[in-house]
Amino acid sequence: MTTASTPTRGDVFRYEGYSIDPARNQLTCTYSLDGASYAEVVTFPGGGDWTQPAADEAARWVYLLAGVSYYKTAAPPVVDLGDTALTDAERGFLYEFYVDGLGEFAYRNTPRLDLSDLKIVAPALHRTTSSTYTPKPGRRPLIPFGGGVDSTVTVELIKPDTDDAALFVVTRPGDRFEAIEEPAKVSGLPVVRAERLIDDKLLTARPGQFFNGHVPVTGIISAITVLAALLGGHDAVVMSNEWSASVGTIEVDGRSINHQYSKGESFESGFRAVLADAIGPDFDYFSLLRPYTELWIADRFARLPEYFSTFRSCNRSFHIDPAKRLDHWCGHCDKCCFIDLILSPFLAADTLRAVFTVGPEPLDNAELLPKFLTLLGLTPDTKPWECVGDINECRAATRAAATRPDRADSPILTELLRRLPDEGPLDVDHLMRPVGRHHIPERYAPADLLV
Ligand SMILES: CC(=O)N[C@H]1[C@@H](OP(=O)(O)OP(=O)(O)OC[C@H]2O[C@@H](n3ccc(=O)[nH]c3=O)[C@H](O)[C@@H]2O)O[C@H](CO)[C@@H](O)[C@@H]1O[C@H](C)C(=O)N[C@@H](C)C(=O)N[C@@H](CCC(=O)O)C(=O)O
Ligand SMILES: Nc1ncnc2c1ncn2[C@@H]1O[C@H](COP(=O)(O)OP(=O)(O)OP(=O)(O)O)[C@@H](O)[C@H]1O
Repeated sequence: MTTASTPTRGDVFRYEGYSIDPARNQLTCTYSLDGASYAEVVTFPGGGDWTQPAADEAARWVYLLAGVSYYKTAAPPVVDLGDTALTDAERGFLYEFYVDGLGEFAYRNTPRLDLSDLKIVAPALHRTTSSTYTPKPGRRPLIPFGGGVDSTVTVELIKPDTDDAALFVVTRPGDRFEAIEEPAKVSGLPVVRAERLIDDKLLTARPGQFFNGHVPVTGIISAITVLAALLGGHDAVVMSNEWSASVGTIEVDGRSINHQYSKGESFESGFRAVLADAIGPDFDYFSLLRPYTELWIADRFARLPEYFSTFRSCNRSFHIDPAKRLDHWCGHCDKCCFIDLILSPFLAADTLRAVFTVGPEPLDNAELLPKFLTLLGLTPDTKPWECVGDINECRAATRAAATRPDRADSPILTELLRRLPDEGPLDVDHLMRPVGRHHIPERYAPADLLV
């Protein structure tokens, strides 16, 4: 039965338009859904050349991808782009962004939603030339920085081989995530910023007023970063999305549903293709960590002690509302458990314990055994809906950590080892080499990819 607090599906989500105000360095994107209107405003305080046609192309991609947040309020079967025309490839990419990017949202909604018959209505675009973008000379990457293990490793890997690298951080206007700012300072790199104002109607909705759920936020951040990069003359946006981000969370009716869809390879290659078509070949969007496992990344991170007291991967530090935000690792979510486990083969136990400043380290907290069992695929539960590695990575980390003398008396590791099947998971050595395909251009390739 439908009640006042149960949202229902709408009819049509409309892209109403986007406008650029160069004087304010501001992009405004407007949408509507069955009469309700929404606006998202993104400001680029660093400014740049808004007159170049490539900036307009990038703004168009922010407009196209940021729509998912508002679409999901009532998830109608039709997305109408008005007079915004799309090439066939762009239409295919946008469809995938909606259907796969909102896959978790649709699957976890009660009742479950099926978005697969989504219709994208838009005039056809037959592009004959791209708005060729020419970066300033040199290797000048813009690196989105989330303050966690992944982007820290990217920064330290790439820094020595660049001419003028910068971090990129998205926040609400005037706001700062302490969990990003502190490790950003340690990097010593300058920070380029964008201020993203999500429509307040989303953030102040009554419970049950809208559908709600996960959005492919990395895709939206990626598009915002590309626009900032073009404004600043950068030659590349370098993401920190690892190999296992492409591994789905659950398979339903032969379709993979991935919490990390827009951190995956499919999004990366699709976005690269539409960008190359729109702005030409002299700009790159790629993930430096794409061919690497979480173990490889953890091993690299363990060699960066200067970040140990400031890095933060726990997502409780990243709520938009500062009142909901934690100023420390929560110590009990799936992400805290995963990061603790994956670093445990490589960091001294006392060093890792010191990261969790409030409450015990997850591996010392017996109540968290069920979460570790799920990470290792030893319960019927699906992989958590979080940014965590795959089962083999977690099993290999467990085996490796358990051999450390300073973890010898860990009840959780002992119990995990006892329950692990004898055969099966790859050992650490196999996971310490590059695996899988990547799009890293030669000028940015780490040494082990060039041999
Ligand atoms: C911090 C967090 O985990 N947030 C998720 C949480 O939302 P909550 O209400 O607790 O906090 P807020 O993030 O402040 O969101 C407030 C509302 O705004 C909506 N919203 C936010 C950003 C956006 O771009 N569009 C939006 O519509 C949001 O839905 C809230 O209603 O639960 C929500 C519902 O499941 C999640 O949507 C929130 O996730 C954030 C978008 C977020 O930033 N999450 C990242 C930590 C995250 O999940 N990263 C993934 C990236 C995967 C990908 O494909 O991009 C990862 O690292 O694996
Ligand atoms: N507020 C933000 N501004 C800019 N980029 C961000 C922001 N939040 C996340 N990112 C980027 O999005 C991508 C995915 O984020 P993710 O949380 O996986 O990375 P991380 O914080 O580096 O590592 P960890 O997995 O340890 O949290 C990374 O490239 C990250 O740098």
